[in-house]
Amino acid sequence: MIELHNFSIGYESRKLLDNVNAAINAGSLTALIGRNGSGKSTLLRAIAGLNSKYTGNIVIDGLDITKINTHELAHRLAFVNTQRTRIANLTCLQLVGLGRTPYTDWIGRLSTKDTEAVEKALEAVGMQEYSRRTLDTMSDGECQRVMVARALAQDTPVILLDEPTSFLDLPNRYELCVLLGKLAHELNKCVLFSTHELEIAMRMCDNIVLVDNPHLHIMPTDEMRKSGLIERLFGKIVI
Ligand SMILES: Nc1ncnc2c1ncn2[C@@H]1O[C@H](COP(=O)(O)OP(=O)(O)OP(=O)(O)O)[C@@H](O)[C@H]1O
Repeated sequence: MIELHNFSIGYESRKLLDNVNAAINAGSLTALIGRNGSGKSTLLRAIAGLNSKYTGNIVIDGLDITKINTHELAHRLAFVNTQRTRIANLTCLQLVGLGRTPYTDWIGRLSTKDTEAVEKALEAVGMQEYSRRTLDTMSDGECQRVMVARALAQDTPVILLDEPTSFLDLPNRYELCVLLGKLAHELNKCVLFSTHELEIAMRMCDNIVLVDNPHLHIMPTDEMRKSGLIERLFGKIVI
């Protein structure tokens, strides 16, 4: 699980979150929502150990992330960001194989178990046919699914995803959320993803984390629906 203790973050000009205390549980699929520029990516990057300009504590599975090294963190947490990955000559198989880095020897040789994990991850996102394709020959949506496969191959108890559905068409968005839900419910993972798709968040997630600067509200989805907070931030919408 992810815990935030007395957590504050922002940039010189603006405090985004102030003195937040929150817990995001294992075994649940949680959507992170909020208006543009509210700080969703900033929060995810901090939890992933990529932005240390915060005060307070971030605790993953009982350990403060500042007390563990990047190798140990990579065993606990996988992060999928929205940046386009278009490395020429890198195949899907190689990219997803990078997810196994925390488990391989110093030259990154994949064992049979690693190769199986890579193949299983590609299959889970429906990209097994693309394993030999290079990323520069693929669409944004295809690349995004392969990036999710890399996180699956990493096989961590916590998975963070920054707008993982942004390049996907409607069926693929739902399919990805179903997959993330399965990972949370069947493998007891803590899955947190940011999204602007309120409908998907409200229909498919167990919990919602809402950035309401400088506060962070965390509630089961039903409770959030009834709270009136979403209407207050986003206006009257049907979800
Ligand atoms: N490196 C930075 N330096 C200064 N300000 C920044 C920096 N990165 C982001 N910001 C600002 O911090 C705020 C939060 O940005 P962030 O990208 O975390 O928001 P977000 O909720 O993910 O936005 P969106 O929904 O538009 O993707 C924004 O106002 C942004 O302009």
